[in-house]
Amino acid sequence: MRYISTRGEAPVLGFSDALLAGLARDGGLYLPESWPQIDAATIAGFAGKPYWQVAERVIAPFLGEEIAPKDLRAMLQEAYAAFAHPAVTPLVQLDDNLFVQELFHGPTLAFKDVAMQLLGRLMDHVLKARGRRATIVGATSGDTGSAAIEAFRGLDQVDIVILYPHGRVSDVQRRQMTTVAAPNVHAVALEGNFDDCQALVKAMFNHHAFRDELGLSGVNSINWARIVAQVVYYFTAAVALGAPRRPVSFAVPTGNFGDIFAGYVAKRMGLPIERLVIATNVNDILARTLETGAYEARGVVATSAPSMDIQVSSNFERLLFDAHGRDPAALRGLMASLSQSGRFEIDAATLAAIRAEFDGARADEAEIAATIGRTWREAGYLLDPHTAIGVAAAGKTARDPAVPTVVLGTAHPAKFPDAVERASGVRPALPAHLADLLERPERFAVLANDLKAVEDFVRARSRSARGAAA
Ligand SMILES: Cc1ncc(COP(=O)(O)O)c(C=O)c1O
Ligand SMILES: N[C@@H](CCOP(=O)(O)O)C(=O)O
Repeated sequence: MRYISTRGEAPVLGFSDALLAGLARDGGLYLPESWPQIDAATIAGFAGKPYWQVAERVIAPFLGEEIAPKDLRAMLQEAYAAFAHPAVTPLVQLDDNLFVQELFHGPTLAFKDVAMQLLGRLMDHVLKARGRRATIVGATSGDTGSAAIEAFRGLDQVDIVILYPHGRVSDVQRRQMTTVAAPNVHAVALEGNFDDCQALVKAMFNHHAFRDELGLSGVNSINWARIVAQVVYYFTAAVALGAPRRPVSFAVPTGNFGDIFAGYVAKRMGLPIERLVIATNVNDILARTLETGAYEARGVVATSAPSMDIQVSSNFERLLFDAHGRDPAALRGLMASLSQSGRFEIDAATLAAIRAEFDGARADEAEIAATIGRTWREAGYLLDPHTAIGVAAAGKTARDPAVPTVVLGTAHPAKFPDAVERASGVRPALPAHLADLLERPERFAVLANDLKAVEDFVRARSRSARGAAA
């Protein structure tokens, strides 16, 4: 399997190089040259299989010959053995045809663990095989950072620096990043919002001398391996509800468009997905784009679902590339317009192709709280604010009552206890392994939204840079 950049001007890479590269050198995002297919009989055979086995079948075609099958199997078994539920990503029924797929049974209580537990093992494996080190830089609105820190802490080959928006993540999210004592972990509170953090990460990747000096790698969903690992749970959920015989729809709380793009990939591979619902909070650039065809960034507003306080949605570029007939020149034009004027217009044919598969809906703060309260009262189930946006969006967009809708349950309610308590009257408790989180000492740096300041910080903490200088 070979990987091409959405902008068409970066080297074509195999899986391991795409894994280490993160962002393509032309500023684009890698995706496979073609979509592997899984036939209906194979999909039907997933029923009742352990999660790691489904993952093995779904992920293997993306790896080509580069990772030995026995190594992939060992990594998958180890990654998912650490989850607190035997089904790894279980389904919970809320009403006749509405389900939540709980993706938060990993160590940091958000869906990011599902991919990050595998990504950490894959990177470690490839770096060791090559005798290389890496400096990982990542941007987080709260969950990617803690999942990445958990997956990479203590690894010899890796230093990891995570930028989060100062004062804009929940206390639990911040402490999951700032209380980890491992010397290779560095949490940075950036004076800015998530989009600023993500722009700085991309700027470091686009500064090729810096990128090469430090051996930069990325763990955000700009990294193709993140998306691949997230494709798996679409298969397990759909099969549990009758696929391939019966189609299923998904409502996905969306920010950077990685999780829902994984659903699009599952569909391209042959999974019968009826609709993919883009669920947003008031930072609704994606819902607006679907309505109007204009992708137009506005200021980011802080909400009770802070992980989705995002306006520049990286992975939308992957969808645009595919929906645009995989024309890199067109993508370069759109992205140039975005960086020059903060907006671009999607042509009518591309917009129609996107609308044929996706719906969009947003939930404001009152709707998020009302959904949490109602679901608690009526179903006895406690939603976190992000998952509540998915439930609200599913309610606004449901089409065929015979098709079940799965809302991706992206975070545990205990990560956002204040918002959940305000809306439901119930304060969710952290699980035992995090029970003393609020008492642990914190360690973080505060940095200005300034590329030079951030690069200096990263260089000073990168053992790759010291190695290069020695
Ligand atoms: C809890 C939670 N829900 C939803 C999202 C949105 O996911 P994505 O960025 O893949 O669209 C995020 C952040 O990415 C998140 O942390
Ligand atoms: N919501 C995310 C934002 C980063 O998204 P990613 O999937 O691109 O890593 C977070 O919690 O950090």
